[in-house]
Amino acid sequence: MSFTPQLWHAITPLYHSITAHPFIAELTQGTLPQEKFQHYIQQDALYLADFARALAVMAAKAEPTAWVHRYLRFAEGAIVVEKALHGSYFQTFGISEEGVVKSPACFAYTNYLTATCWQQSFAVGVAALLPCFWIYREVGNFIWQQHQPDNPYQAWIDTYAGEEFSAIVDEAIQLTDAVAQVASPETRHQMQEAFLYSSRLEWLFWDSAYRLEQWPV
Ligand SMILES: Cc1ncc(C[n+]2csc(CCO)c2C)c(N)n1
Repeated sequence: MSFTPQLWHAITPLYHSITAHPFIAELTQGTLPQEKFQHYIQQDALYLADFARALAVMAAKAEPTAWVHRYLRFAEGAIVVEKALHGSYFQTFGISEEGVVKSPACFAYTNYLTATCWQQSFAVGVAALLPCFWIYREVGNFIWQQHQPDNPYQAWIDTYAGEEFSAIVDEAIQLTDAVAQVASPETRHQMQEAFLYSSRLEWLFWDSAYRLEQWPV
């Protein structure tokens, strides 16, 4: 069995916790309160800025050059595609970025990715970044299959359920398998750990938006 199916197998219960989460259930129905979606979008804008930088760090570390190009394209995709989506949502829902600081969950996730991509090996960074791609595709498809008419969040759903995004996710998965194939057992273990931590943080990110999470102190 190649490596990435094992990764997905390990997070299957966690993935089901995500699809069963009220944030995703209500997003699917189009009944998610606007303030919760606003919280999510504001935090995601902050997340994406750091995520793009983490991808750029990976581009700098990548070998061979073809992989430098891939990570640069991922980074560019994170900036261009996501900014466009956020741009439209910021307008549609009258959201402002002013005075917004990272929530505890966003802070934890962005710092985890930044530290991992800078400090750990390329292979471990690859695994830490993979849930951001893979979980979003699966969640996007999951929601899309239960299509509800007049969902105010349809543009968000379409972005992650589209074929274009799916092709990017396939690239990220294939690259992870290629890296794992030549990695030591110790590195593969670290990759599994990193994939699991990021997956937990994906759950936490949605949960924090649902709770309108703020710093308690
Ligand atoms: C918390 C959080 N995690 C993952 C994504 C998904 N995502 C963001 S950028 C990118 C790659 C290129 O578009 C992907 C898959 C998100 N938006 N927010």
